[in-house]
Amino acid sequence: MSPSRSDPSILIIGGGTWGISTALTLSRRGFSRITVLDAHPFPSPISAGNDVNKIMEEGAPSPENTDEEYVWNRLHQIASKAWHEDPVFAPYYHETGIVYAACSPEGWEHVKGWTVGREGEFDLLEKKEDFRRTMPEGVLTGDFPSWQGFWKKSGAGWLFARGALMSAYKEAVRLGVKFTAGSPYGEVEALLYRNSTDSQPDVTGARTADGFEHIADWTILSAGANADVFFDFENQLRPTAWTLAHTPLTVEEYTLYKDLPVLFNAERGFFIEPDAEKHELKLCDEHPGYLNMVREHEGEEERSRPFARHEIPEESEQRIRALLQDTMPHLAERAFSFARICWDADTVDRQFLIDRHPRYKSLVVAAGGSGMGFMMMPAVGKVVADTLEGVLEPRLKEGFRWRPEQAVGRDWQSTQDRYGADGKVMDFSDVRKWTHVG
Ligand SMILES: Cc1cc2nc3c(=O)[nH]c(=O)nc-3n(C[C@H](O)[C@H](O)[C@H](O)COP(=O)(O)OP(=O)(O)OC[C@H]3O[C@@H](n4cnc5c(N)ncnc54)[C@H](O)[C@@H]3O)c2cc1C
Repeated sequence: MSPSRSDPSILIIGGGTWGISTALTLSRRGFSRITVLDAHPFPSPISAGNDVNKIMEEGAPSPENTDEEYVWNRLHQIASKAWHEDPVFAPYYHETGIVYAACSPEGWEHVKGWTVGREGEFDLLEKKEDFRRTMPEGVLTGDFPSWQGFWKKSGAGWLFARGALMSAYKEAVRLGVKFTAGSPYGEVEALLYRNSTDSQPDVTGARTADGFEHIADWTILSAGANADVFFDFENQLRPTAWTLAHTPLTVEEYTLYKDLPVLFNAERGFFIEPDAEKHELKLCDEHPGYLNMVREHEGEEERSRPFARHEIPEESEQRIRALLQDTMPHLAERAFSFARICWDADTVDRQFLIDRHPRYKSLVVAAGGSGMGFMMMPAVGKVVADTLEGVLEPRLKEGFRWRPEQAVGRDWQSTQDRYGADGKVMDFSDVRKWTHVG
């Protein structure tokens, strides 16, 4: 924080997973002039974190870690502590364990890589009986054709995502954070710049769709996959969508399905136990993602642009049903009660992008969840607050730095170490049929 300003005004653009955690952390540190703008009422229907559940994996750095491993493991360590101990977050972590799996030799090599150096934490699963034993009898009735896997019984599980968002929101409001949510008052259309010749260019706030100019000492841009829409990230972000659907369970099924480990196949998809409110089982097919490449202005390069839709491509529905056929064929034909596409932003190295902008000194960017940003929610709040205060530990600062050099000539079609579907990044413009849900 600038020494002359003990309590600067802070504008947070996007009150989703990272924005809300940042608001909470800063308010806990005593900052009292925080405003969050969001285009939608809380919790935003387009927030990637507004979901029944998300996978959680614990971790901690070790002395042998490379810098890259250190950054990731240190983040895990900070987040794990919060999910266990912080009263705002702890009630939402269910440490039920996780089953990792793959079907092809290539996929299996990939999954085995996750166990290197900590083989003792995993039980090998080779036959369908091994997989079936990971859950109560009657849940996994499938044949698991060509599946191989590992079962990690502790230090992983799932998070009640929407519950954690609401909890952080309520605490932030209690501590005095102001929210302006919904269009037009909370919907940011543009950042505001100071460009006079006698001073350094800088960001001074944001303009919302009602024309209001929100001026602040600091601006934090945490608008998820949409951050790239109104600020030039120099190709560091690729808005990418994944797909999810819910299938309803009976009360008896719900009782049987309680406290299940997460089942994640890196090529087929995953599911987590049903949610307590609606008794629905969330299902995701695994794939390198969908883009929506559009050319917004003549002569410009095409960019992927997020849009909202409460349906999924029919091909995605088929993949989800194939996952069910392998694992729980008794559910494979059941109609879905909900479906949506869900956007996140991929960086080139899939490491988060959290830094003060090199040119606009009052702008902090916090984006690039890269499909793994929910479990790190409490840690990201701390990292963003440390970045704003200029006290972030050096190895994390280096890992999360503004790094456009990585994105020069970026291959938008890169799978970025993801498997599933046909092993290719897909585009919504090629989708001919969408599911009809409900
Ligand atoms: C299908 C799917 C499954 C996932 N599973 C997992 C998982 O199991 N575990 C895990 O750790 N991570 C998972 N992730 C990743 C995780 O959800 C994201 O990395 C994380 O939620 C990103 O947080 P965010 O704050 O950057 O974005 P968001 O949570 O999307 O927040 C962005 C916010 O910006 C707001 N906004 C957008 N435009 C504007 C505007 N113009 N003005 C004002 N506000 C605006 C939105 O309304 C939203 O509230 C998954 C992601 C997807 C898509």
